[in-house]
Amino acid sequence: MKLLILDRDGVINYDSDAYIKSVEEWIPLPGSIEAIAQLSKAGWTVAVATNQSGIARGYYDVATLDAMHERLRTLVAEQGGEVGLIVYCPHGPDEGCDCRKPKPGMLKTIAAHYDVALTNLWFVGDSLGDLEAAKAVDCQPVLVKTGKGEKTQGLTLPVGTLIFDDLAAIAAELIHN
Ligand SMILES: O=P(O)(O)OC[C@@H](O)[C@H]1O[C@@H](OP(=O)(O)O)[C@@H](O)[C@@H](O)[C@@H]1O
Ligand SMILES: [Mg+2]
Ligand SMILES: [Zn+2]
Repeated sequence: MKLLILDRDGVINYDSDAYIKSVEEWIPLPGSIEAIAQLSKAGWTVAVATNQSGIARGYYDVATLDAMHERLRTLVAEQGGEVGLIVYCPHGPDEGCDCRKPKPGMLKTIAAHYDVALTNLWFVGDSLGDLEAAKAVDCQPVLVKTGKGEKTQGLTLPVGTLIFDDLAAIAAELIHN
């Protein structure tokens, strides 16, 4: 199956150093909803793996996070597509969980859910931790320049990292090649 895994903040929607704390603050990046819908209509399953330490920090609750994801699903459905499994890590950086990126726990969860191998599966992110999580399980790390991506590009990236301007460019690449 054609499975693509996306980071959320900075890839699908605008990110903020103050966290995305409400549905009102959750604003899609230009072309991201259309890109997910086009991929979905082209036979791709689009899943999401997102760190949400704002839960552990008390900035917002699970109901609010679910409302953001319902918004994402609604917007993509309005374009004729659908969003697959959304997995999030609600933990803080000091809790030692297995799911917080750069650990690959969420990627493993998604691959197991769809019963597909992780090897060379594209994982698209804007932060170094996203790329490291991908590399840890032999996924293909893909950096977008949206969100924190421009800054991340200046760091030492995992060998073989692919770089695209945004999610729309990734959709064009995957659909037309
Ligand atoms: O990019 P994804 O994984 O979808 O989500 C990132 C968010 O959970 C937040 O992650 C935080 O990092 P810390 O969790 O505080 O280290 C900060 O980078 C925030 O700016 C950001 O909004
Ligand atoms: Mg991100
Ligand atoms: Zn976690």
